[in-house]
Amino acid sequence: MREPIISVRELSKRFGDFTAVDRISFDVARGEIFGFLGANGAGKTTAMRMLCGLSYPTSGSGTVAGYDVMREGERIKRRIGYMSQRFSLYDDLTVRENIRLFAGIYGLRRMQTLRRTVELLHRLDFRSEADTPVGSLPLGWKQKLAFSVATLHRPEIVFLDEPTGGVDPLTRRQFWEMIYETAAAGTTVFVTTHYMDEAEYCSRVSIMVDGRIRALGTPAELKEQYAAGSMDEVFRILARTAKRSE
Ligand SMILES: Nc1ncnc2c1ncn2[C@@H]1O[C@H](COP(=O)(O)OP(=O)(O)OP(=O)(O)O)[C@@H](O)[C@H]1O
Repeated sequence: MREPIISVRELSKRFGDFTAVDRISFDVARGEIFGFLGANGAGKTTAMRMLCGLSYPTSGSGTVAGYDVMREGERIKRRIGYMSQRFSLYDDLTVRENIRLFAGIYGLRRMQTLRRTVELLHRLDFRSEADTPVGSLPLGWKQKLAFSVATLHRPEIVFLDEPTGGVDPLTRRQFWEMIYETAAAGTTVFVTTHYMDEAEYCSRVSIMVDGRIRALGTPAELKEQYAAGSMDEVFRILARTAKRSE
């Protein structure tokens, strides 16, 4: 693998005597779309928050975008984009106001902000919604906007935590087209999902069970390894062994 953009070894997170993430190790190459799968409660969000510099690991080591996950969380935060499950958009601000707000947080200059706002409204076909409060947009539109805002500063990596939950397959497909475009433009995409059809769209996939990474490879490799016809089947074979349930 070329110089990985994410590289972690034996990374763990404990809450009291409960080990939410248990010694995970993997690398992600630049430009990959890396699918991070696992049943509810497997530890995906906890692991992703450590990679984003939002929470410090209890033990282990690793780097994200060249910075140390144990010591340089603040620096990592500035180099990445993050779309959380609840996203970070403000419902009572308009689409345009939300874009401006995040452009400010990411430190974009005025001209850059204006240019990227026009570009984004055009790309999303949101020109007539620019002055609509985000709270009144359909969920799928909010997700696309949240993704665009998370990549407004052209980060090296974008982390997406279940970005397509609760929308129809067509909207999910459109969302994945945006993911492909972003990856083609050079941003590495790290994404968690519950939808196994989406796992098939990833360059590589890891599957977490009870805090540990139990499988890792391209969708084709995993299907072969588990003699399964689909990623859904691979997932079910592994999830059957889980002890944790939410
Ligand atoms: N701050 C915390 N304190 C104690 N336990 C926690 C904390 N955060 C998460 N956990 C526990 O760690 C485990 C993993 O949670 P996590 O949210 O990472 O799972 P997940 O795989 O992202 O699940 P989901 O798909 O439901 O988001 C769960 O059992 C959860 O209850």
